[in-house]
Amino acid sequence: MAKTIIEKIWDTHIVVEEQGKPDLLYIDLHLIHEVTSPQAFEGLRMAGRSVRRPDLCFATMDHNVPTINRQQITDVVAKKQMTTLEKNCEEFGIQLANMDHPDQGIVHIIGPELGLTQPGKTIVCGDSHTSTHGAFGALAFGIGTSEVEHVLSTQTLWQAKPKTMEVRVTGELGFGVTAKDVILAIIAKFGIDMGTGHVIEYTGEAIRNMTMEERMTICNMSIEAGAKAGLISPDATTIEFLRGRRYAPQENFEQFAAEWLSLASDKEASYDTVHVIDAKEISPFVTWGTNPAMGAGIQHTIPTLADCPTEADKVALQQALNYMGLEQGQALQDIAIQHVFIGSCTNARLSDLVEAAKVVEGRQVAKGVRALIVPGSQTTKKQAEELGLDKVFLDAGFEWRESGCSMCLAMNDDSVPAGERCASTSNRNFEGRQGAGSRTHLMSPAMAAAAAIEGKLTDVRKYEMAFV
Ligand SMILES: CC(C)[C@H](C(=O)O)[C@@H](O)C(=O)O
Ligand code: SF4
Repeated sequence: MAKTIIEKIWDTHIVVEEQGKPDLLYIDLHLIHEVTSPQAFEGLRMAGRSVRRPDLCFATMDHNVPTINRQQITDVVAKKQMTTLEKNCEEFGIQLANMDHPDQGIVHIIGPELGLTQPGKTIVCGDSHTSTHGAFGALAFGIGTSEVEHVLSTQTLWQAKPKTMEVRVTGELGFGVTAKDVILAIIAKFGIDMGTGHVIEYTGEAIRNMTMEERMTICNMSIEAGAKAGLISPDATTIEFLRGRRYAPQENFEQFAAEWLSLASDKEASYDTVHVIDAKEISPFVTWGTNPAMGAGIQHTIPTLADCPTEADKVALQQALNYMGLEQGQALQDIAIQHVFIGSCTNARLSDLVEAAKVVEGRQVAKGVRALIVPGSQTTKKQAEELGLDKVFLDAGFEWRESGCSMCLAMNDDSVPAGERCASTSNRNFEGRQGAGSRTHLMSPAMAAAAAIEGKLTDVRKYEMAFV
């Protein structure tokens, strides 16, 4: 029977299967960070258990780490989480990229960068954006702390089989339109619960033409579409990205590559749900509200109460506008910003920084705007510096920081003050996400760079030269 990649990976990882009950799945890679692991390790210790496969675990510090003055951690909880992770990894024999390690970075950036993320793997992490790794054709999803403990001690996890969904992006992307715009447009069109109970497979010409970096941006936000996970069938782009990476197979690579390619969904495979979107209808996108579906193409205006089909929609719109300090019907390009954050596991890879730098080069950050570049990993930072990107950003008035989650969720000192507005390349615009009372507008790195230059939301397609 024809199968989707989701079914192929699921079926080959079942350890225990019983009619009407969740399946016990084998887990190939367990990624760990400092925030969601302390109680899990403590649980193991109290039960006198060990870690079953420390060699299939990899840990890093990302959420709490300072991006400037690395050694000065004032927050006691942050400091404790980091020292605890260090102690736990040492005690249980798990490889750790701590704050001073050259491999340190956001967990979802370093997995692919190091070649740990591979097609066909089941990958978990106590973090919702684990879906990022699905870009490689892996079944990757976030788990809770008690599940982290279960995986640590057994290398398996109980899981109910999800439904499958195809999200097909047909045609070619227009000028100035990026992967971030595509995923924001998908969520705006189909809603934040479109994916409930499903694993999404992204297909179609526009997805096939994307680089691995772009595919990661798409899969990263699957969780914002309510899905358990999101993935893309592997192809030649996937294989070439992995070739030569440190933890990718070195010997018999071609054999692995052939196996990986065979995981792609069968042509005749069917999905429980299918959504289609035409790339032509997508323009550079920004969010104006307090969830990732509250967004529109930059040329549009904020909806009005009269546009709302239901009473509940009216209430949600009014609440979002009150929090965001915006008016119904306001033009998106009239919204002034005070902060710019180019970073996060959605958009802090080298290609993201290159795209932003193309817009910024030779220009200046608008007066009164504070603009931060936070590379996703130390490796990305180093590569960017080799290309001279740090200089481009610093000359323009940006701050150039060390890697970490940073202002994506403001668990360190990088935050947006109450009532102020940030153009951000991250994935969540919830109330208080970037600091209490902060207001977030999600967009692509190029769009955030253009916002930094103009001090307001703007259409990056004006910066024509950036895309030649
Ligand atoms: C801290 C962690 C549990 C959280 C997540 O799971 O996503 C964080 O990474 C986020 O993006 O909100
Ligand atoms: S960068 Fe943001 S979304 Fe990604 S793992 Fe860190 S806090 Fe979560």
